[in-house]
Order: sequence, then C-alpha cells, then structure tokens
Amino acid sequence: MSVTREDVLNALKTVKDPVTGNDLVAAGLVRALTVDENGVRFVMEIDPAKADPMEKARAEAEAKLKSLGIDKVSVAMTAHSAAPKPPELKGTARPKPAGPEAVPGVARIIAIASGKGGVGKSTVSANIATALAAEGRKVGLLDADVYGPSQPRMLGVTGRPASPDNKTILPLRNHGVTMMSLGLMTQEDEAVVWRGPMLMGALQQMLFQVQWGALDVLIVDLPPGTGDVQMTLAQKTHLNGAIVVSTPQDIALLDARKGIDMFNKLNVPIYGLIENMSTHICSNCGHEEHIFGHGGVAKQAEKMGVPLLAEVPLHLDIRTASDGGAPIVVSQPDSPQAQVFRGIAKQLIADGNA
Ligand SMILES: Nc1ncnc2c1ncn2[C@@H]1O[C@H](COP(=O)(O)OP(=O)(O)OP(=O)(O)O)[C@@H](O)[C@H]1O
Repeated sequence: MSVTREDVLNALKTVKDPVTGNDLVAAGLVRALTVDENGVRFVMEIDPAKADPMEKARAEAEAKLKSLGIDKVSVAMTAHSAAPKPPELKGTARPKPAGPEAVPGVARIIAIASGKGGVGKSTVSANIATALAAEGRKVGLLDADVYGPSQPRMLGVTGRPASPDNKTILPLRNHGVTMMSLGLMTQEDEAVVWRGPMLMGALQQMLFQVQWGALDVLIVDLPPGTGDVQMTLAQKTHLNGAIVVSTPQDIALLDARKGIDMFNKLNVPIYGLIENMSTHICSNCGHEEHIFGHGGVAKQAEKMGVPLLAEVPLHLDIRTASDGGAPIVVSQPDSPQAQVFRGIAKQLIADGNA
C-alpha cells in the first residue's frame, strides 16, 4: 500500500467532528492509528451520548480513506465507560508528567520492534528475555503487542494478575522473567477492546503501576509497525534503545527501515537489527536453505550504519518451543538455535545495554 500515515491524517483532517466543529485529528479523536500493508486501523474515542452523529463522522472517515484506494479500513468507536478496565486502581491519580518518566526500579528499557507483523518479534523478545535471565540479569518483559499479545503463551504464563492493594499490579513470573501482558488483563475474546481508548492508559499502567521490582532491564515487545503505542512509549518513559527484527524479504526490510527512521526521530538509539527466519535448517537432516533469501538484513544494517546483532535461523524447534510455553533458550539451551539468542544477550550485556 503506497498510502502513507501522512496521507491518512490529511484525509481525516477533512472530516468534521460534529461535536467540537474541529476536524477529527485536531479534535484528538483519532487514536492508536496504524497504517501498514494490512490497511488502516484506528479508534475513535467518543462520548456515548453522541454516538449517532459520531457514527456519521466515522462512516465519512471510512469513505474518505477508501477513496484513497485503501481496501481495509477499520475504525472502531469506543467510549471510556464501555471498555472493560484492568483491576480498578484507587488513589493512584498521578500528576501527568510532561516529559518522559523513569520506571521505578528499572535500570534500562529496551524496545523490540518490527516494521510488520509476523516476523517473529515476540519469539525474539521471549528468547532474549530468557537468555538475559540465564546470564543472571534481572529481567522484565512487557508485552505491549496490543494487536496480538503472545507472551503469556510463549512464556507459559496463565491467570490474571492480582492487585491486592488496588494500587499496584503484581506481575507474573516464569523462566526467571518477570512478565506482564495486556493479554493477561483481558478475556481472550476481548483483546480487540484494547485497540480502544484504554490503550494508552493501559500502557502507562503497565509501565508505572506494575510492581516490576528491581530490574536490570525491561524488554518491551511492541506491536508491529510505527503506530501510537511506539510514540507513547517513547514519550512517556525513557527508552534506552531499540532492536528491530526483520525477515530477509524485501518488504519486511522496507518496513524495518520505517521502524528505524521512527526511532531515529524519537532519538532512541538502535542497538541493532536481527534477521529472523534467516536460514531454514531442516529439523530432520540439518540441511540449510535460504527460503526467504539471505543477507539482506546484514546489507541493510551496514547501509544504515547499525549493527547486525544476529541471524536467527528458521527452525521448527524455535516455533514448537514457543508454542509450548518454554522458549528454545529454556527448553534446549545448548542447541545451536538457542546459542544465537544467548549470543545476543551476551552482546547486550558486554555493551552495557542490558
Ligand atoms: N526463527 C523462527 N523459526 C521458526 N518459527 C519461528 C521463528 N520465529 C518466529 N517463528 C514463528 O512464527 C510465528 C510468528 O512469530 P511471532 O508471533 O514471534 O511474530 P511477531 O512478529 O511477534 O508477530 P505479531 O507481531 O503479528 O504478533 C510464530 O508461530 C512463531 O513461533
């Protein structure tokens, strides 16, 4: 899709908010905007009493975007009162800080990003987190992938996090990693609601009201793309660095470049690129094949002057391990596949980044 985020915003600026008379963007109605090859998604946060006129604005916005040639436009309308909330937290009205704020007890925050979905960002995050834990680091993993939280499954964690004092949320822990996920705050079939207005608030709660304890490093598994979650995270807290995961395919690389540009604009250092699904290693015979091509990420990294942290092979065991709730670093720590992730962890520690 050749339509840019800018094009989308410009189109939305031509639609009037029937309540304030401003355009939708100026009225702050467009939330969690994601523009990628799957289309355009965003949320309009509305006053439920104004649902009828707002529905007209929503339909107009959708029609305008479709007229740009965008096939899939998904505009969800939500109201604060209608969204299910995470544990009701009392007495926690925080003064809204203007700039980024440190997360108490957390020494460093590293974001793991990808330009597009399905490149293995969550798999990489889970394995880096467990590999850092294996090196003796105190590690947290925040699953901020609102469009498909997968860390509970990958780390084999179930249950709802408790909030005994109604002020803080107790994270869960497995394989030496302290973990919190938006996926644990919703019923499975309700995940879509997090695309709503609660999203930014929920993200802030995940950062500041979860009792992370003392951590050397908090890994944040971001949603794919360059949407509002990434911006919010970089604005609300201090991101020490970012790692961008890509597959060798051209399109994924192009998207990865957008991700890198975004972090550059946000002044977040890029620790490096990871090429995932680099080489296919047959689990029967060990034969190596470059299904998606090979070396593209290395070339791109060189071109952009960022390090290539690792090339992770496409291997069935990596998938089955994650699906089984124990990442390969935990279930087969001595396998060559696990060694790749352990190498990344050692590198991050050696560089003073984790
Ligand atoms: N190196 C790999 N070898 C084999 N399977 C892999 C590898 N990396 C990821 N996978 C599998 O690919 C699928 C997608 O991976 P994952 O969920 O980590 O991607 P993602 O980028 O986080 O996706 P999304 O952003 O859409 O959530 C999963 O089934 C995962 O087990």
